Amino acid sequence: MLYPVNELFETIQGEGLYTGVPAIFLRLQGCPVGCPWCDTQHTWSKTAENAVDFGEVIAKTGPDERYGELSAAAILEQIQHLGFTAKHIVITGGEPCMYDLRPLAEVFEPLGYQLQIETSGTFEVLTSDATWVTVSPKVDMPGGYPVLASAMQRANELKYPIAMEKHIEAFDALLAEKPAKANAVICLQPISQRPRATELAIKVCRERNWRLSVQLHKYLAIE
Ligand SMILES: C[S@@+](CC[C@H](N)C(=O)[O-])C[C@H]1O[C@@H](n2cnc3c(N)ncnc32)[C@H](O)[C@@H]1O
Ligand SMILES: Nc1nc2[nH]cc(C(=O)O)c2c(=O)[nH]1
Ligand code: SF4
Ligand SMILES: [Mg+2]
Repeated sequence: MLYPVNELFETIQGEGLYTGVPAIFLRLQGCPVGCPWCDTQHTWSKTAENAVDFGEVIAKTGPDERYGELSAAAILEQIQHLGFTAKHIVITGGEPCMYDLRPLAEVFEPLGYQLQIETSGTFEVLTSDATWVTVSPKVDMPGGYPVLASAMQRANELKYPIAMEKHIEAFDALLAEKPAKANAVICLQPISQRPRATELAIKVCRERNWRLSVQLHKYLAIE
């Protein structure tokens, strides 16, 4: 299994329950979902022309569509070669669940790494039981969501992006129709640091005892 790696870097997790935790980010290329406010649009298109040597991926100075194809073992080698010391690995994208992530868990978990997946819940989640799965549900996208119900059940954490009151209503409707696990952590994430979105998220989190996820890395201007 080869994974299309758009980025591999070490930083601080800026979102969700694990905010503040040093983490290695593995960003996979490809996403068909098309959220209009997506902050990683350079990961959407996966074309053969953009497949490059991994050296080019590591030398990137800004976001672009190039990716290198690496096996789980080769990703481990790169992480060791780069000298990353974090033991938490966030697999994101793009949409990482377009790919079978179990070979990554097989390589990394025996070495003591905690895996976390950031997914939209639009593809079946194929990973180990020990993986922390963060589902950021996408409900307004065309095409239906045949696997969203099972993703909601698998989610250790739900992280819902919001900007307006109608998004809270949509999230309530989703939770009623496709329930989450009883102990799932629920976070609201303001879209693009918009002040009104942040104000609304703070208000609703206080009312509901949900967590606020502000994309700390954007305030800190780090990766
Ligand atoms: C870029 S996505 C990649 C993983 C996966 N495709 C997903 O949507 O969960 C990572 C996280 O960023 C969130 N996100 C993307 N663009 C955002 C924005 N402009 N403001 C707030 N959150 C955003 C997504 O909802 C998701 O929780
Ligand atoms: N620091 C940092 N934290 C993040 N948490 C989720 C991210 C993502 O793009 O999925 C992300 C990211 O891009 N950077
Ligand atoms: S599902 Fe994730 S990567 Fe895909 S467009 Fe939406 S936010 Fe971006
Ligand atoms: Mg990001």
